[in-house]
Amino acid sequence: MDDLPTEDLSNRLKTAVLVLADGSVYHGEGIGATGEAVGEICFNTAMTGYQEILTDPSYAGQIITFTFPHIGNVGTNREDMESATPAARGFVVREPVPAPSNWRSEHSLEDWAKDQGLIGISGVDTRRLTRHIRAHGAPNGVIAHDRAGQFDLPALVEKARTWPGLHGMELARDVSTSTPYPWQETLWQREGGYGRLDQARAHIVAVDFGIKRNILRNLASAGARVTVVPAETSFTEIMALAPDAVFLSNGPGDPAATAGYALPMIKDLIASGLPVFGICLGHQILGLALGGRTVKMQQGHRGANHPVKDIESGRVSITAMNHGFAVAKDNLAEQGVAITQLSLFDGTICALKAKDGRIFSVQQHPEASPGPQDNFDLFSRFVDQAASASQT
Ligand SMILES: NC(=O)CC[C@H](N)C(=O)O
Repeated sequence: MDDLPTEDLSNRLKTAVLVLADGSVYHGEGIGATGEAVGEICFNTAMTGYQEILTDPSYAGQIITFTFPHIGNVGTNREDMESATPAARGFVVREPVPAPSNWRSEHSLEDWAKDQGLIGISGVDTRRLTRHIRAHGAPNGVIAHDRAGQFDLPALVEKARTWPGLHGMELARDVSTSTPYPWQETLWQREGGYGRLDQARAHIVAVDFGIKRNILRNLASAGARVTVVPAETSFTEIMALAPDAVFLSNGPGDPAATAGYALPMIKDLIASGLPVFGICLGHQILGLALGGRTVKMQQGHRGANHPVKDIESGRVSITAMNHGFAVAKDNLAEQGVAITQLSLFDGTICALKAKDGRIFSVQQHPEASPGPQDNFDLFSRFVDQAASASQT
């Protein structure tokens, strides 16, 4: 482990452990459901929006370490769910969960997590854990929560060691919808909450690899009627719905694994002449379909303040991110694909464009939830394209 001083947390209850595959053990206090959860330990630096993060389906297979210490302070509610159930396998926090204080709160994080079958651990030196991830990459690990504090540590280490890891793992099918459904809910507003689209100017088919609801709300607020379809929908089935444009969603796992079945559909879409927009996993699979390659990152990008530079305009926007894979730079130019945005943190690819902008994608999450709304305009740009495609 890193050579850092650790705080004495021994006065806390020891009802949970976080065990990493390298054998290191963090003791703490259990939150929510009891039992064991195995996954990749990543970290997210956002200071708000823990409920949206925990319910973002892209986190399937992962245990989230929150670097912000006060997690649970605004409670939870029914409105801030990004999917029907949390996809993350568990979460790690520094401070004990406090009593919620917010006018929108309905349940404490503790009660909500119990209800959702989600396991958490508090009292962990999250700064130390984060530095470990930064230095050595995201490890596999197990959280165990037992009210009697009985843990078989060697068995937990073994469980972490034998978990295959996210590299090569297909998870989109697990979190995707099983049947198509329509979406018309628009963005939340202080007065009136969520709204409803009444006059659509385009029809978009959204392929659900683990879609966040705020993406759908942004599309609806920009004037699109949306039909959400399962991850394994074929090109022919999509075309039977007569879309004006097709959206490829965010989602969990290794994009190369999901590309295993989604590539033929996306290649046909590219050839079809329809506008196509991809976010995060959708961006990565689009990159693969355009002839690129994806790689696993050392620590990934997860937070709400990631600066991204648009190469053409020079404009810098602050973005929400959540990804552990990225499109590699090597061979895109030969395929006629332009890199349009770069991360100002590490220079990785943040956006792609092909076919004169008819096909475009971003690595960040322009829908925020949580995070800055600097890139909300991407949704109206896409719906504009869809609307003009529908008139021709
Ligand atoms: N948010 C996402 O769509 C994540 C994409 C992919 N699973 C990654 O970790 O890079």
